[in-house]
Amino acid sequence: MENAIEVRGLSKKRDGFFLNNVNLTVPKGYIVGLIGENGAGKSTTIKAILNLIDKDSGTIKLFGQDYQQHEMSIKQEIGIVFDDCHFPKQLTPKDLNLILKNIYLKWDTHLYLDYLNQFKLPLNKPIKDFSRGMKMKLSLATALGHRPKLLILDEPTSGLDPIVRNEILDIFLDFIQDEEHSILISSHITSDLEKIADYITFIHEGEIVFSDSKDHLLYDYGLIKCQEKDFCSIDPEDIVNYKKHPYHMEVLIKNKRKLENKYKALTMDSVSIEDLMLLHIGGRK
Ligand SMILES: Nc1ncnc2c1ncn2[C@@H]1O[C@H](COP(=O)(O)OP(=O)(O)OP(=O)(O)O)[C@@H](O)[C@H]1O
Repeated sequence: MENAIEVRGLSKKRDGFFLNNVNLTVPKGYIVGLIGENGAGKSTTIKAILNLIDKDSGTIKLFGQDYQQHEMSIKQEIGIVFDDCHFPKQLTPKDLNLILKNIYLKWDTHLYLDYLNQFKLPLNKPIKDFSRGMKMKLSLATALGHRPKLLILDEPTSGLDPIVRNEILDIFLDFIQDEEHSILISSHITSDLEKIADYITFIHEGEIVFSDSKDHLLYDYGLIKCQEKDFCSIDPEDIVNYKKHPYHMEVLIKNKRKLENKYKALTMDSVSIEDLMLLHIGGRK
């Protein structure tokens, strides 16, 4: 399988923070969700991939090529959205069209105007008068206007209401219909990623905790809610992590199908990506 992004052994030291030996793969044709709490290293990873900050070590390949060596040509193939609109605020969407068509070889004014129309964005209004949702949609229209093969999105739906978020998620799903297209998206909103991502990579304190297909994660992990006396009957080897609540225990386990037979007296629930994240980092094991 060809990879749109391949990060190997990426490390970067910042003040009091260490991004440690991060491996991350975005296979062509798929959406990879990067999750993690505040300060986990999601933006640092994305910025290092885009060569916006220097890395200490590691290799970064986009479409099989070393990014640093082929930055100019690879940039033509990627659309980038950060959690804020970084264009000068006095510019209008119309001004951006004039600027971006001189930057991107494949810039498609018709396509860009179609997106503006689809997103109901005014052509002649300065960005400073846009709401947060409008700015995010404008960033997306500019990211898509040059027909990229890869979208790299850092918190693109943060601060947006559920209706706008859903509209934007639909655009991502639409984009990925072309099997040549891929998306790397970081988000705190695990439910968004649960809707659209094929793979989930979870980063915590600068290290990857797990990276797997979403369906496999949701199928393989399970959650046992039980009393303390039942908790004692679970083999510690079978426990990934657990949390103690005032009146019950929450126990995260792996190999759910196998353990369902082993612990027939206990009820095993399915997990959400949020459960996985909270129990991996907030548990007591
Ligand atoms: N310019 C910088 N200089 C020094 N340290 C930085 C800089 N930017 C970020 N950091 C540190 O790097 C660490 C990781 O931050 P990063 O922005 O990658 O996290 P994140 O997972 O994207 O968090 P969030 O979800 O809050 O955006 C944090 O400890 C942060 O303080």
